[in-house]
Amino acid sequence: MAALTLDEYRSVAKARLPRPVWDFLEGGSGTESMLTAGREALDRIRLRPRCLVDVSACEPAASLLGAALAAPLGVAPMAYHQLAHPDGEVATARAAGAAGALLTVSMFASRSLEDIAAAATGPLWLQLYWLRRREPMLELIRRAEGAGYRALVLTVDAPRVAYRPRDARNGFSLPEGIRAVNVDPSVMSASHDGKAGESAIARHSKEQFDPSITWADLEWLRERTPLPLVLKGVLTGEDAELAAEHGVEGLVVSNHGGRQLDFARPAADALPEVVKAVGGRCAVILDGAIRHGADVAKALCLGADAVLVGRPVLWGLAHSGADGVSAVLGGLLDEFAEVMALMGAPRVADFKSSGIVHS
Ligand SMILES: Cc1cc2nc3c(=O)[nH]c(=O)nc-3n(C[C@H](O)[C@H](O)[C@H](O)COP(=O)(O)O)c2cc1C
Ligand SMILES: CC(C)CC(=O)C(=O)O
Repeated sequence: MAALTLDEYRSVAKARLPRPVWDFLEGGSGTESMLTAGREALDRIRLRPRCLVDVSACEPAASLLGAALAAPLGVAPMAYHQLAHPDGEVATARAAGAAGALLTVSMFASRSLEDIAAAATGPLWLQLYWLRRREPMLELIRRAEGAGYRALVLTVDAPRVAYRPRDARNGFSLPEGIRAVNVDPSVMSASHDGKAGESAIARHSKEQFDPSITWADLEWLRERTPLPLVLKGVLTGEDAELAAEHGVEGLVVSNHGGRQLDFARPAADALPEVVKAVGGRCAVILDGAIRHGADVAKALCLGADAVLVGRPVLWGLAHSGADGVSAVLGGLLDEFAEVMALMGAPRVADFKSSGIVHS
């Protein structure tokens, strides 16, 4: 087990980071109702262990869209890791690789796609928001292909960034020296100045994100890249069905860590109907409030192929850079391995719907 609990990493990160930065990393949208709802949904699910199973050789390894992982675990896309530590995404990539975890790099990464790839020893995916100006988006995709990124994750729950009261109050904007270095500077200009009552990030998204895209536009993207496509932010069976019909390779069932639609359903509650709708036609990944090895087991029992972890990675980064991220991911892996043994589930495929009960 890790030396420190995730709560301890969180406390150190909170004490260390400037208040507006902490608020940006930690905060949610609207009433922030979703910040607790995601955790509560997972807490309502309890495990049903089986006994007298040979667990002398548990095997947490998994594969996701062809990538071999030490466990069905990855890092969720998060913008601007340098807000947490000067090494930013390069440190995260080093640690994710060492842990055998997938790293999803945000379009708004603060280190270059190529530097991140050079530090990575594990699989990388690139997350995208659909910009009004498609050429800079395509340029990013071409660079990702060249640097060995293995899939694109199109975030579909953010036609614009939702109102986030903490960021608005703080007039949040990026500190000097931290930038979305992979995106054409002319696209990023509106992200520079915050003012009281308005976050620069929210304003930027209204100007630059394309809110008019529909399912029909996916074809346009498909024709321009051979990379597999994952949609992030799906919360209904209807959209899962459409995604499968459109041939996407994966879905991330997510409410964006409580940062987009306030009062949305927790992702864990939406997962079963998504799994049912896709019927194995594409990979299904869960994110939001994953904080324990047991949460990985619960997600698998609900039918997910893997989970992504968000904020705890930034807490580890703020605590001690790559070492902190390694400890956070390593702690989750160790916990998951223990849950496998105690659940009588020596292989990832042994987690079935009979392994959980809703309390
Ligand atoms: C600081 C921060 C930045 C984020 N940036 C992005 C992003 O650039 N793209 C994206 O699709 N999701 C982004 N997200 C959402 C995460 O990918 C993920 O859905 C969420 O954080 C998971 O919940 P968790 O933090 O409770 O683990 C961000 C989340 C946080 C906390
Ligand atoms: C820069 C933002 C658009 C990143 C994001 O998705 C978020 O903060 O949740």
